[in-house]
Amino acid sequence: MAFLIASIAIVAIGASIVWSLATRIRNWYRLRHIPGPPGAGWTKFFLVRHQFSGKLPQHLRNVAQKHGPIARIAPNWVLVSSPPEMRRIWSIRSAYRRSSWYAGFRIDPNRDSIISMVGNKSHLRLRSRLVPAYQARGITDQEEVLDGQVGRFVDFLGERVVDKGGMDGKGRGVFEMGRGFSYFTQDAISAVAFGRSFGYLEKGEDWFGAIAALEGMLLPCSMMGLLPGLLAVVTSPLCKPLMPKKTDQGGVGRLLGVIGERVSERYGEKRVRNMDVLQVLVESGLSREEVESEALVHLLGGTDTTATALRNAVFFLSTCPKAYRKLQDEIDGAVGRVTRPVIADAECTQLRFLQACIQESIRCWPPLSGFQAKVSDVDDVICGVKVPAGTNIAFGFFEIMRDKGVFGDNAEVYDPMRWLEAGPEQLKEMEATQGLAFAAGSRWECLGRRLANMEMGKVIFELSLRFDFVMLDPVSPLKWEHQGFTVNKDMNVVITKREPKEGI
Ligand code: HEM
Repeated sequence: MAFLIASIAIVAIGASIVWSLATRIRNWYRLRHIPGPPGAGWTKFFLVRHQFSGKLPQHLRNVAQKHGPIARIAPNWVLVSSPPEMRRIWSIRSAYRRSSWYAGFRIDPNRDSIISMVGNKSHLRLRSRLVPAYQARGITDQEEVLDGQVGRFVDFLGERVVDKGGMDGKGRGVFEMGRGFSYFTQDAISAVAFGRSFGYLEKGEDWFGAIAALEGMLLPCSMMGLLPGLLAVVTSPLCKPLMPKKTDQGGVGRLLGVIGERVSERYGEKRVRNMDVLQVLVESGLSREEVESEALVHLLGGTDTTATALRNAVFFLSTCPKAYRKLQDEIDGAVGRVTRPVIADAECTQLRFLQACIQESIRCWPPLSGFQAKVSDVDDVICGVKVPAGTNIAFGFFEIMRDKGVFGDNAEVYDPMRWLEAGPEQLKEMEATQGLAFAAGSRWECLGRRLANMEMGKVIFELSLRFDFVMLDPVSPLKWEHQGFTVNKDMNVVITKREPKEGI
């Protein structure tokens, strides 16, 4: 009997080794004509190692520069860094859909949300339910709510400026702006979405511990997207007791608890009825569980993305005195004509240089720039190379956003002027390519783009009007870590009040 069991075990192990080898050889063979880093045809080691390091964009740029616009980065993965090809693959009529990489973003293991839904039809069905909430249909005072948070942020930074004559020796005047922008974006989204802000700016701290905890989850999520085996383990009943729960005292648990409470208020006999995003979701026909999931997506999708865009806008401006002066001139020139105490969105969109600064910093560093992998069920030809059905197509964000053919010979440089100087044809190309940072023109286009632009315009205007920002440590101005989203840390900034110009 023992002999029989041992024989079966040996045959089973042998068969699985043969099967695994055969699969590897088959996967290598399918894409053998596409060049890439050594070993990438056989294992995911290259991807996993660099994802783990948090510095993946640098490594993917190296790959694109060495191997060209299509490169193999793992057995079933290619990186595409050609703007026209990526626009075609992402276009609304393309046959591509999201790949299983998106499963890593299943916030609730029991159900998909808009950011993890893979099938094109099911995604479209859910998306059409969510559009009214993101377009703020029926919400009249969304901009007013946002203005309240912008005003609070200005006051918050006003308390942290360095007095004339230098720092006071107690650290006053130096502020970690990375955190500051997280507090602002979390407060802004919670106010707009749930009718009440979380109050981070008021307390001056991450008092849920949720921001740090959510940032800590980015690495496991991005790893699960790459390693389906890990995803299966984490989402198995075995790991269920380890998943954050609403009753937990840790950061994510408390955040889930607060969202759960806010959603509960909208149901039952004594229901609260606010005119906010949550209410539109509640009335959209989604189940209560779906409302809870989508409320969380709204919060997550809308905070570190916009915070990173804002951090980078301030950072890039601080590196480019010409742009900094030009922006402040435009802003100073607008005072007297624009709404006070917070500029109106419609007025912001008229300030061309302000808009150019925002576009340029998002181009130079797209805040959400993971693989965003797509697959097709039919073979395709990309950059003249045959790519078999089922191959993961990863987005070469950082190379595409620096494409000289689209953005000009100085594409490596932060230069907002390019958006004002380009001719109509080039501008069209630039906007279509840079728009991919929001998945513009695709079926997955960012639902929060309108709100994000509103936040960025208002914040950059109001901050640049009142303050000057200087990086405390020019040698190491900030730290960044990239796990699909970029998180900037240790962005220590010296904030000074600007001398008011005559007539302002
Ligand atoms: C600068 C800020 C932002 C950037 C760069 C950005 C970027 C993106 C990108 C690239 C996608 C496509 C993801 C994919 O399918 O692979 C996306 C989707 C999405 N974004 Fe944003 N986003 C920003 C702000 C926001 C805000 C403020 C919200 C919420 C209020 C938001 C909500 C969403 C949602 C719900 C989706 C999923 C859309 C769908 O699958 O149909 N985003 N965003």
